[in-house]
Amino acid sequence: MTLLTINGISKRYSRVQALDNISLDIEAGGRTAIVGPSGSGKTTLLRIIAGFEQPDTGRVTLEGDLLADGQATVPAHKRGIGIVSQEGALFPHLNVAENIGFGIARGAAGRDARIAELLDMVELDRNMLTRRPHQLSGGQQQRVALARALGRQPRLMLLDEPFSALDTGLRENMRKAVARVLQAAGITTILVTHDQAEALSFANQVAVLREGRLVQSGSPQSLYRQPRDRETALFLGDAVILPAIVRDGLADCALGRVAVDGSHAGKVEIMLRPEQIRVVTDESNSNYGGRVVEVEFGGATCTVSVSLEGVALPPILIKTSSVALPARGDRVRLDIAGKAHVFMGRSSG
Ligand SMILES: Nc1ncnc2c1ncn2[C@@H]1O[C@H](COP(=O)(O)OP(=O)(O)OP(=O)(O)O)[C@@H](O)[C@H]1O
Repeated sequence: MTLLTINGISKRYSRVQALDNISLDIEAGGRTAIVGPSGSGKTTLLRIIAGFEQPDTGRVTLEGDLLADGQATVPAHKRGIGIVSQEGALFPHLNVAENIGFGIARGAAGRDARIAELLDMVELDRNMLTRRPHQLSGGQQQRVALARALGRQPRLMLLDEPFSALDTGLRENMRKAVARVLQAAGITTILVTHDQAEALSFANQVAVLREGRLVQSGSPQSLYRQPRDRETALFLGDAVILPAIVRDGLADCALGRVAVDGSHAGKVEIMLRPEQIRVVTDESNSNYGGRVVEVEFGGATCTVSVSLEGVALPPILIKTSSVALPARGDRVRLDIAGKAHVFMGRSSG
């Protein structure tokens, strides 16, 4: 069931077309990540959903209620939408209990118990209730902000880069904790982030914006494996992109003959994710061998650069485990797992 419908939303700021005819459905109970490079319109879209901005044209509806249609708009505080931003935006002069209880009427029955329950939900210790925001770590502040937003029992939760100020380890833990809390509460969530790994791991729907347009939306798996174009492929992760000639589901390219998805034929560009390519140190019987020109040790995952023999292409970068790493100068064979993806557009090579 669709909870939120974004239909034909456009927004212009003087000379900048921040959003250009965006349509997107958000399923009830799901987690959607809106990703895109800086300036692609993510925050503008989120602010329009929240009610802090008005679209020039288009409609936003939540559970069938019209929130905005370019003329009328429901004010932000009447939308039943929670928002947690990067700064957390806690009230510095209020303690944790007062911050969490901000949206719960004073004197309401069971108010203290509800505050304690919300604190438990975000997995914070009860002894934090009397602390002020400056006495909390960044991650703890974010949890309090989430608890405060949950306290209002929103129909939809918006997360605006809430993890970006946290460092890597904490960020991952927070992402998992927040996903757990929201899932347990059954709250539909939209996360805005410029971090593609965060989007892919957090969401069950990813929407990619570029220059105000929705380039593609779908499951993380489908976007990662079948990106619409080269830019989307590279935005979502590392990719090996090669010119190829495709016929009958097979591509002839610099790596030899590779199985491809779709039913395209002719001159195209194909894409492989680096983890689909396995470097095999085996000199026997290979027409498409290469030579290792660089090995970059990276702990669990290492990068091996292989220069293909007889092909005027830059070296191919392959992610591989640190076990049995080849050495620089080794002659290797490249084995492909799964199918290469064919971009729908014409080949530029
Ligand atoms: N209030 C405003 N006035 C004028 N231009 C604006 C305003 N808000 C946003 N823009 C412009 O609209 C475009 C989209 O901005 P937006 O903040 O939505 O992008 P974003 O994808 O969230 O970027 P970032 O990841 O850097 O936050 C940008 O070109 C931005 O400069």
